[in-house]
Amino acid sequence: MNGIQGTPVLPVISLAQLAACEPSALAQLHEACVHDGFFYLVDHDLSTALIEQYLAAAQAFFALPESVKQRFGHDRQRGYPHTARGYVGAYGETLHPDAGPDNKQHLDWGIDRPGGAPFAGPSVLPDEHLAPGLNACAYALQDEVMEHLFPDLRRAIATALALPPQAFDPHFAQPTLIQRASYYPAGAGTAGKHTDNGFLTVLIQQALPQPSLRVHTRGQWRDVPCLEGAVLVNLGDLLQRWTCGRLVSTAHEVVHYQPSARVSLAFFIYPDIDAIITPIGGGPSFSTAEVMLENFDSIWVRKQGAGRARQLV
Ligand SMILES: O=C(O)CCC(=O)C(=O)O
Ligand SMILES: [Fe+2]
Repeated sequence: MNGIQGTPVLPVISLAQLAACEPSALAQLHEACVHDGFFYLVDHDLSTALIEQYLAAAQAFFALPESVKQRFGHDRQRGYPHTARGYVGAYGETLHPDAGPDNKQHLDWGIDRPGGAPFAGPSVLPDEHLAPGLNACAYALQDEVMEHLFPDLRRAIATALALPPQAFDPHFAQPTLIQRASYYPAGAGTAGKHTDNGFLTVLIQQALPQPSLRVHTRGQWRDVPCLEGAVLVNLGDLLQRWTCGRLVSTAHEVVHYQPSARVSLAFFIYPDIDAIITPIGGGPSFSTAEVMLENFDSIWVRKQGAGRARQLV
């Protein structure tokens, strides 16, 4: 569970302390965002029972026959881009081109909104009969992350940067979300090295005896075990760009050789789809839509991997 001499491999930061503006927690967050780009978050108030139910419901979905799961594949989605929602089978996604297609499956939700904007759905997902409890858990945890955890964390990041707490808020009136359950088969699961592309990611790993997630921080690859009661947070390329590189998005990968399958739950959070962002510190403005469409084009059309995959050593 821990690194050398019991020291966690990544910083462990309390969201309750951040929300209370405790200077030591804010200093820890600043250090983690500048140097690690990846940290454990505790005291986050997410429901443990809900997480367990969501993991179990996702496992049951992935155990369905492939032909059933393919009914929710990209070619069945009606939103734009159609790759933003639904099921992808083994070897369907390539997060790093040199590593080849990933041996994992995934199912993506989002925040569906009318109007036809990019990444706004609608989602074609398995119903209650096929996947009992799955959507109810997914959307209930989505609410907890998007209504509570993320706003508190976003304001803490602004505060840690010596900005007003609400500095990022105008661009998060209607945040954009890719919400993913991933399934890695026993003994052979992979996700190629990449960076996440958004503002930040909240990642929940199924508790297993050995780590499968590896993160490149402070010059070396580290195994990242589950820490009881903690979720992981990693910063994305969009936030790195927003802060002119002051905060770092961090490379990571999954190498899953354990004897049982592994499920993880991720929330890839982006600003409003129409946000035009001016980097703090200067430089040309950019939009959420252009960042996301470029990343999806790289993954699904050009097959060049996710985030800054091509630049990683
Ligand atoms: O499954 C995991 O632990 C991480 C997956 C990941 O990095 C991703 O899907 O972006
Ligand atoms: Fe990732």
